[in-house]
Amino acid sequence: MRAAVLSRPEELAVAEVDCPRPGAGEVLVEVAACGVCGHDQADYAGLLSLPLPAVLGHEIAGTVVAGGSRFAAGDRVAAKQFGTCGRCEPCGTGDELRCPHRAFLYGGFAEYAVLPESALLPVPPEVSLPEAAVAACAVGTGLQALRRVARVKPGETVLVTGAGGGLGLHAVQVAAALGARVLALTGDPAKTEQLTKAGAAHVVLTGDGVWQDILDATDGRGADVVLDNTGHQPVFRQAFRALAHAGRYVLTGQVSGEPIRVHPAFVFEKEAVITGSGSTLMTTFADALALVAEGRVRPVVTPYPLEDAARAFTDRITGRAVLIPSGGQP
Ligand SMILES: NC(=O)c1ccc[n+]([C@@H]2O[C@H](COP(=O)([O-])OP(=O)(O)OC[C@H]3O[C@@H](n4cnc5c(N)ncnc54)[C@H](O)[C@@H]3O)[C@@H](O)[C@H]2O)c1
Ligand SMILES: [Zn+2]
Ligand SMILES: [Zn+2]
Repeated sequence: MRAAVLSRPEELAVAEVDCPRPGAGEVLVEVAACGVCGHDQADYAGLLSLPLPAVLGHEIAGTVVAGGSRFAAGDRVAAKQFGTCGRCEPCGTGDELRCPHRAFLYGGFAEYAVLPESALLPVPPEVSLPEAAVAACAVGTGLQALRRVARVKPGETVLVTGAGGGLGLHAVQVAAALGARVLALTGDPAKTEQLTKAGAAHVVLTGDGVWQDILDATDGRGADVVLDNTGHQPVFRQAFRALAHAGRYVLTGQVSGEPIRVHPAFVFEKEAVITGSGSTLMTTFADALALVAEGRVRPVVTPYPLEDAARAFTDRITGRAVLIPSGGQP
């Protein structure tokens, strides 16, 4: 089969490789679409010490070809970012982020992928496979961060950073669907229209006066919740300053791979909660797919054939790039 193989950091090319074979609890899926995530970009840049060569890609949707006890050949399925054992206490109580056997998915940048059934959900007929591919990670990460971790209430103000990216643009839609008033922070003025269409009441452009712009847009109160998809110091400094008293600051991103710093006095004087949210529970994934099926979240995906995988990493698109291994349009 054909796969986009990362042989060295920033060296990605299509090659013929052996088609993987499913083991117990796994299925072989013909990949229809695979999202190119910020996590893949960190691997692409060599920031996460992934052993190479490797086939990246965990935002996978496609059609089951073989194997499996829960899914049959021909089923349309989408995956969340990791498989689990299904037998431990956390798995049994729907808190499978704590499963000790949790294993992150790879292999989506290929014509076929072996996927654990524990990571899969059936795709509703009204959802296309490229949309389903991004439901768990690009949509679900924001849903889980805002609903489970930040516990956003209708009417609260949510500031989304990295708002034009794959996580950000979908988090803007999710926050709006949860009834929040959404402020979107982006470095690119060209993304303003799409962010407004996604539900942002106010688009704030990156710069020195960001915190003041946010205070101005919130009658001086600041944002009740910041969803920081960048985890990048200059963004953090501005967005944290614009956090409301006793606000919740949720970190989901790490675009530069560098630590962030904060003066403790700023945290305690503000009574701020700084927290994080990683990955997606199956229950969140199901709700994210339902939001897409109901048209309350509309995935913004740009298709690339497998041959153009490297370009999907370097183009600065709004929303999510998805690789289409068959080369066709979704
Ligand atoms: N918490 C999780 O479960 C989870 C899930 C997926 C991705 N991530 C992480 O979240 C981050 C964003 O992922 P994504 O898929 O949205 O990536 P993306 O590339 O689609 O979007 C990143 C956004 O951040 C902006 N950005 C990049 N570098 C920046 C910088 N130095 N300063 C300000 N803005 C910058 C980009 O312009 C873009 O809008 C990545 O670090 C990724 O590893 C976390
Ligand atoms: Zn992802
Ligand atoms: Zn488990």
